[in-house]
Amino acid sequence: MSELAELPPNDDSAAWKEKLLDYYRQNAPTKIRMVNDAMMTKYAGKYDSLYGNLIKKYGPLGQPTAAATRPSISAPGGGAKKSIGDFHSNYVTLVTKATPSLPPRSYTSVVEGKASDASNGLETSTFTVCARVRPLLPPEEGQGGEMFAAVVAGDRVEETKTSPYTEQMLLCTPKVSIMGKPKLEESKFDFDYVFGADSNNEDIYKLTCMPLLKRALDGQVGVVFAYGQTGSGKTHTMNGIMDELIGSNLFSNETEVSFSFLEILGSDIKDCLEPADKPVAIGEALDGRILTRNLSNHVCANPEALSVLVEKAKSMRSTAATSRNDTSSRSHGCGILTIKDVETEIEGKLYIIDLAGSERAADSKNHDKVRMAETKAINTSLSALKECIRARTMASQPGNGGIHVPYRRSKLTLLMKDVFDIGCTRLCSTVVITACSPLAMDISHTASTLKYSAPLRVAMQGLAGKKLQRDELDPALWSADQTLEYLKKTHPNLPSPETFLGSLPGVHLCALPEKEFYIRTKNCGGTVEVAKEVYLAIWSLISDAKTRKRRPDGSIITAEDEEKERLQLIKDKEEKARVWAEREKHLKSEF
Ligand SMILES: Nc1ncnc2c1ncn2[C@@H]1O[C@H](COP(=O)(O)OP(=O)(O)OP(=O)(O)O)[C@@H](O)[C@H]1O
Repeated sequence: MSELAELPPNDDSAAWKEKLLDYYRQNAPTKIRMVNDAMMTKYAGKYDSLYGNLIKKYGPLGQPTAAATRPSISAPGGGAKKSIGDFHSNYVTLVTKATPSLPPRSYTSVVEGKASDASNGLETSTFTVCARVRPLLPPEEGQGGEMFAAVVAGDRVEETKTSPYTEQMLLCTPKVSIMGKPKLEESKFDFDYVFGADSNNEDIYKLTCMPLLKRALDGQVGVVFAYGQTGSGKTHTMNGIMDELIGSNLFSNETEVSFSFLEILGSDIKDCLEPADKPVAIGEALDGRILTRNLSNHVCANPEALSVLVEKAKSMRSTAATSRNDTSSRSHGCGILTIKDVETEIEGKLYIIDLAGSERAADSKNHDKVRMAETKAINTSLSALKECIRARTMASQPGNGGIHVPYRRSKLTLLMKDVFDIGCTRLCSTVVITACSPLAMDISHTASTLKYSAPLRVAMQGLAGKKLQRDELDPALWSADQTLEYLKKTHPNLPSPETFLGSLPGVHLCALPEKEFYIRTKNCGGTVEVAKEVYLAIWSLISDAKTRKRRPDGSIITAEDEEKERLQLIKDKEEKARVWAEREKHLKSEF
């Protein structure tokens, strides 16, 4: 109690830095380099809560707990594993040799490329799956043992059979041969983009988030989220993306930009920009729209106003000390940037989601009851998210449109309904960034994180090589002439379909943002109502094409086929009933 009474005021960052340095010096000297500018910024205004977390983890000042005095590099398992630490410098050399030197990328637009590939119809919700490995941090450098980088950016493969580009994350698992020599066991995981330890937030923003922002500016939906082990760099990446976003070309006279930030802790949802007594509620309206209650939405007139909000959101995130990260985010943080077209009132959205870190059972074994329940809630919602991505990517494949995507299972996935709902009437692009620790001591956790996330990308390529019957009713597969014919026949209220369409083929028409339908309709003398009618009609055809039933061989089951099957079933049933009635008659006559 007396110790807490002596604490400096929360707004005195310099005094707090001294206090924290002194605390780490006495209680956790090997981690003293964690007291840096990033920590001071992250905890601005709430240093006392950080201090409380540290006391829980490392004990009162001057009385370090076992967790604090335990060497930071443990060699789990003992035996053979212990000897890995003995070969530290050999492994560093081996990993350096295994690391390819990579030229600058000759391609830039994987996110956009995925969204415009229509070989099997327009993909309305696309996933670009990336991985980023963080560098060794100052407290980890020079520590010896298993504290060396064993996860690096691997080769880049251009134009494989299933994808134009593939980048690999290379895991170099240290082993000791039976002769007692150090060796590496290499495993590779394929991604759309892999960002190595030397990558910076600006590059990541340009390749992954800028195309999503374009989507949001067009009235569509973009989502970027970071997933991975605690301490692997998710918050660093997502905060970096938000900082880059502030400096981007967001503001104009034609748009109104607003920002909200919420955090999800288990079933509790909190507004980080205007904390209130009432919790935030997320629900679904009767027409399927997602509604939030008690969530403040702040209109920002310029980058400075957005910057103030982003800084506030960062400092309001709930954090706690985990065994791997003294400033771990223990909630899913979700920034929602809404960009409204002032004229048409169409809103595009960009979600920036920093997921709470996953922890292995071994890492969470020292948690108290509350922290244990929190870890369980985090893992439950992360697995709901994984399941939704898996189901949605499978549902993308022709013939699988009926697959159930359980997005109502968690508040996080409900909030992201547009991404998962196959009936959503606008294009969505999602970028998953899998954050990895580079450390050899984390290699098994990193492997399981990558083992999960890498196949999310492969799932989308599952159609490669499979021959499908072409769906003539899918507007994304129509030529320009077919599209024009459809417009003339089905939308007589559209004054000049030729002017409206130009010479766009179906896929380009389907990919047009809603406001472009308004502009084109206006240009050919039509009304807003007609624009809306055409837009919804096209999206209803897209959605029908996505949910069209197919046989396992890829052929389409038409409505007539279904009717024929239904009549045949009725006939078979009647025939069975007749046979049974006859048998019964026969039996009765025998007894
Ligand atoms: N690419 C990077 N370059 C430099 N430092 C980094 C990088 N990535 C992460 N860090 C540093 O590593 C530490 C842990 O990162 P961060 O808090 O982002 O992890 P996290 O995955 O969000 O963890 P948690 O899930 O526990 O919140 C921080 O001190 C952060 O500044």
